[in-house]
Amino acid sequence: MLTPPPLAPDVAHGAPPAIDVRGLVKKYGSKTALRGLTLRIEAGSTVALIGPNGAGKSSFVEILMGLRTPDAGEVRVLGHDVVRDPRGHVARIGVQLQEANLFRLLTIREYFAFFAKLYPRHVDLAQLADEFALTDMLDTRVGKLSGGQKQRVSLALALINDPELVILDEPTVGLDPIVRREFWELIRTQAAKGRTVLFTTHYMDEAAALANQVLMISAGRLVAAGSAEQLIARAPAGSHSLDDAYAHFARQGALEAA
Ligand SMILES: Nc1ncnc2c1ncn2[C@@H]1O[C@H](COP(=O)(O)OP(=O)(O)OP(=O)(O)O)[C@@H](O)[C@H]1O
Repeated sequence: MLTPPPLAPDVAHGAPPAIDVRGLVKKYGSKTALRGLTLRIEAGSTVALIGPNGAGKSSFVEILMGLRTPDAGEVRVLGHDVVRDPRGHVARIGVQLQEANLFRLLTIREYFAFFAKLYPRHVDLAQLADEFALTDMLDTRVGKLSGGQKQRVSLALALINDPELVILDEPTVGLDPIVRREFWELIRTQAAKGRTVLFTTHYMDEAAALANQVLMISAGRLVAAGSAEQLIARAPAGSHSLDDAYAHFARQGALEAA
């Protein structure tokens, strides 16, 4: 198993949590997507949010982003009360939504300029292009890019405001194994800069390789939290991988919810 990076120094010094959620409930009509979710994410950590389809991961991250209103519970992101003021923290977070739904006709340069204007401050755009190996294609329309290049653009856009917290929703879906690993390096670089990174994934190798904390949600509840090694150790004997541990906790979560 690849070893994830150690926690950033801030964590060791007891900085306030990047995300603090208590008793979070989200309903869609008669369907309850989140059932009293309680969790805490330390500043400077890289966290994988895993769980079966329909577990509530997207509902949770959309509440963190201020895009959905919870029915009950407390949500603090970077110390900001998101329930009381859903948009007051957006200049401090970066978001990469699923499968980079970018408008095909804009060039990367136009995208950068557009996103930069949305924020009170932004990073140096030439440096950003350089960091993501996009300098040579700044005038290329996004519709002409490969899947991996599009994902690099969408991650770069998520970082344009120099965010303290980056939220990535299934960032490597559809990427080939080599491009996926290159993308992991870009994520690791962000973590090394001290940013808190929260990503959802269905790939257990990705969670194990990148995250120093893995949070597993099943049927709207937190069913497991810890490092990949801790989750594997907590699963029954014979579990040797995060895939095995995932299967165990998913079964347990489904039983508890029934
Ligand atoms: N807008 C909506 N209206 C009605 N039900 C919804 C809505 N959004 C989500 N749900 C339901 O809430 C539950 C949680 O969905 P959510 O998308 O948060 O799960 P998820 O863990 O992100 O799933 P996936 O891994 O498939 O993306 C599911 O049962 C889903 O059908």
